[in-house]
Amino acid sequence: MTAIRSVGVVGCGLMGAGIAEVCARAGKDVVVVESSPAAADAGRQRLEASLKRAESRGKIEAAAPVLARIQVVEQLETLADRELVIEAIVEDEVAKTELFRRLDGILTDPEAILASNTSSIPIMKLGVVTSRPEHVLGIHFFNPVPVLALVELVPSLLTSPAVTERARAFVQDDLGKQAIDCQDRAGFVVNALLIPFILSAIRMLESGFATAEDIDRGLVLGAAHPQGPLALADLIGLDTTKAVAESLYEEFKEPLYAAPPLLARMVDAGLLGRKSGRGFYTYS
Ligand SMILES: CC(=O)CC(=O)SCCNC(=O)CCNC(=O)[C@H](O)C(C)(C)COP(=O)(O)OP(=O)(O)OC[C@H]1O[C@@H](n2cnc3c(N)ncnc32)[C@H](O)[C@@H]1OP(=O)(O)O
Repeated sequence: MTAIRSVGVVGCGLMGAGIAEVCARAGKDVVVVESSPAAADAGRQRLEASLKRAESRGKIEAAAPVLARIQVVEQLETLADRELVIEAIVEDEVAKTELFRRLDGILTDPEAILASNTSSIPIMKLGVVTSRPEHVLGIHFFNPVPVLALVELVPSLLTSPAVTERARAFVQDDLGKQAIDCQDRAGFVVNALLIPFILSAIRMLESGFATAEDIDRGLVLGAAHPQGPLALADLIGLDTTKAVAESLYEEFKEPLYAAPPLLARMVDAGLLGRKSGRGFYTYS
């Protein structure tokens, strides 16, 4: 099995930047693609801020050599020579299938792996729009990517077992993460459990049953969660939380996955959590 040295990441938002960072910290040569000059600049700043923080906390010796291994560009074609490309764009099936179709035409290495960091969109839907579904799988990281150890590995029915094993070696041996194996069902393991939990907390708040602070304090102090479900929704992003809930609802048609009106209205209002400065809490 050939080790993966060159990685492409599409999207440099919360997840894409985190994925690019952990790959570069593991010594990989990383190219990140963003859709506009403004988004590329924001992505570079995100990467710099995170790596400076890691440096100041003594997690890495120096940020500069890690940053030097990451190139942020705007042309998808720059990914042509990559051995692994990880997609981390918006959680939208149409956008992701269109991207996979384009990437399929761009990657030149017949053994290149095309991975998605989707939380909830079936991998099969992405695999079948390419000419190489056996090289397509889900590699799902958790936010904050540099901190959380888990990666969900999600082969579709058409993914070659050798490709899954190459991806496993990459995330475990190279990135130092721990992988769990998941079936190709919306939400995989973690979000199928976590999202209904967060939605229940939002319904509890919406019904006036308890305040946001008390709901979160309850779970932190009473169940030893690192943060409560509403603070966690703010961290994930309320738009992403809603998008994942919609994919789960679409797949299973279970009421527990239906996004509550409060979540929908907050997203309509642009209250997206930490990334927009306000969600269930306000951030300076
Ligand atoms: C929707 C999806 O598909 C997938 C998802 O991502 S679901 C979301 C999964 N994520 C979670 O469940 C997160 C749960 N929350 C946590 O783990 C913690 O609350 C947290 C790590 C976010 C913050 O932890 P905290 O103890 O409150 O804050 P803090 O003391 O600042 O951070 C703890 C450590 O994490 C690091 N850290 C926190 N946020 C970080 C970030 N964004 N980037 C890098 N490092 C970070 C800190 O540097 C610190 O490290 P040290 O202790 O080694 O110095």
